[in-house]
Amino acid sequence: MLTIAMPKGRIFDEAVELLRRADYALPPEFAESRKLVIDVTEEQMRFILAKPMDVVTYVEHGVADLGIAGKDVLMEEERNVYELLDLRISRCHLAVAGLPGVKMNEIAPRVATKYPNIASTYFREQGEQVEIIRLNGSIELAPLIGLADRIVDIVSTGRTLKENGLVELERIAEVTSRLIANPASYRLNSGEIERLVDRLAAVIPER
Ligand SMILES: Nc1ncnc2c1ncn2[C@@H]1O[C@H](COP(=O)(O)OP(=O)(O)OP(=O)(O)O)[C@@H](O)[C@H]1O
Ligand SMILES: O=P(O)(O)OC[C@H]1O[C@H](OP(=O)(O)OP(=O)(O)O)[C@H](O)[C@@H]1O
Repeated sequence: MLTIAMPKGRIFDEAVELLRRADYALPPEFAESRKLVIDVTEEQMRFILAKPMDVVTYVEHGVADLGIAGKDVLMEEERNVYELLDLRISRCHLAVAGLPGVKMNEIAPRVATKYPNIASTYFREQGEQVEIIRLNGSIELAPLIGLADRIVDIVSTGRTLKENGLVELERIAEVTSRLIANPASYRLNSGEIERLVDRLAAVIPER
């Protein structure tokens, strides 16, 4: 039996749809359930439902063989997991944004983000020394109330930036969800995992 860590929230529905397209018989109540461990015995699969940022932790520790995680999460924390497949779902990108026409403060430039490692690496590579302020959400608020000059955040439709009068300034990276594996589980269950990879690869959306 394979244990798969699924991210609750945005990615979940698209991931479930992909698994169903690959002909995995997930029960109809799968998406509505409040259960956090769901066994699908006919498919020899166990699903655990976790916060998107925690999926990698379950996989790294080997309590899940496989997981589905956004590339943003994988970029933010270097973890000992294999990235097996780009599922091409939950597409968005990471960007630097700010108020139009507002320059970075030259003496004390500040960047607010949920992704401190991605942001600090990015600005270091640009040769800019900035203070990173970590927030957990509503990142777009930071430039509006003077907490930071810039934000590093996910942009999907661009609606949140627009409605808050912010503009995208630089694009950092494209983001889609990936199938990840625990290295030891992969070696132990390579046949079973490769079969799942092949079935998913056959149904992932076109670029
Ligand atoms: N518009 C978007 N905003 C945020 N994440 C998105 C968006 N579109 C796709 N994603 C993907 O979905 C993942 C986040 O999912 P979701 O928004 O459900 O969780 P979250 O709210 O960020 O997590 P948490 O519950 O820990 O705060 C990201 O890691 C990213 O890969
Ligand atoms: O470009 P858009 O389609 O508007 O999507 C981007 C927004 O969605 C995410 O926030 P989320 O809704 O997860 O809320 P949060 O601020 O609590 O993280 C992200 O952090 C952006 O704020």
